[in-house]
Amino acid sequence: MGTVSDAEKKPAVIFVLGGPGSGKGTQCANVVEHFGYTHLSAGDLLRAEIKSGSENGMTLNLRPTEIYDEQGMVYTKSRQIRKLFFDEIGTMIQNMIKEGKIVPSDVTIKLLQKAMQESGNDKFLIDGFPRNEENRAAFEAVTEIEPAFVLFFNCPEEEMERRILSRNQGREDDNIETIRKRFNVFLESSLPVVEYYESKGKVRKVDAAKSVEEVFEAVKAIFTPKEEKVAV
Ligand SMILES: Nc1ncnc2c1ncn2[C@@H]1O[C@H](COP(=O)(O)OP(=O)(O)O)[C@@H](O)[C@H]1O
Ligand SMILES: Nc1ccn([C@@H]2O[C@H](COP(=O)(O)OP(=O)(O)O)[C@@H](O)[C@H]2O)c(=O)n1
Ligand SMILES: [Mg+2]
Repeated sequence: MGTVSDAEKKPAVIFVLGGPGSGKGTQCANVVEHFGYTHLSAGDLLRAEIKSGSENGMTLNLRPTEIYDEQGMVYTKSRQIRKLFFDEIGTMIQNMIKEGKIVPSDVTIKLLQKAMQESGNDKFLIDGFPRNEENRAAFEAVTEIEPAFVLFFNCPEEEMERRILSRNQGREDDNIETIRKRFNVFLESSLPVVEYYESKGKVRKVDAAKSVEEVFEAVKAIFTPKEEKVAV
């Protein structure tokens, strides 16, 4: 009695935040290789959802009873999705990404939960999420998971812009017009989330303007358990 079974144990979650182009995805790949985490990029999951939506209808299961009741999209002031047809969700995600806007957390959290369940792992790097207060509060309310810490990549805007413009991944939002919008969203909506976790002492900040190798040295130090750092 009173013990928590493995099935009930909450997974370990690290939020990986930083401006667009700060190197979140690059460093997450390194952490996966060295520390056995599963990397979940909210942006990648949303982009995959756009693709699957256009191929076989929507794979998300958003409140099906409401979806079949009425037609079209209805947003409340809090921007939660109330009613949306399956194939409209992909289009909505696509439009929002093109504008650099944050997709309502209903969608993103469902994608994250599904990916967590399917991974079979119990430790996750959640990259690019939470990107605003709505993301943060909804994730906490829905999953009851508190991040172990927040890994924050601090990088000057000019450097992030240079990196995005030479990223060459064919992303529709990697153009100068959308980049400017994303920077604004980052400053106005995402940095306050970092400040929230800073006030709880949970932010591990890394200078992300250095080379990939140098940044990973700093990241490694954060992930290496303290006892292993002591010379023997
Ligand atoms: N430390 C670094 N120095 C130079 N270029 C980098 C560095 N880290 C990542 N990059 C490159 O910058 C671009 C953006 O990196 P990415 O990991 O996709 O960032 P994010 O996920 O934060 O947008 C990629 O082309 C990547 O190869
Ligand atoms: N939590 C999130 C993460 C990304 N996104 C959307 O996906 C876009 C790309 O996110 P990303 O994390 O792949 O971008 P980068 O920071 O890696 O450049 C964002 O600009 C948002 O439009 C979102 O709506 N909500
Ligand atoms: Mg990324």
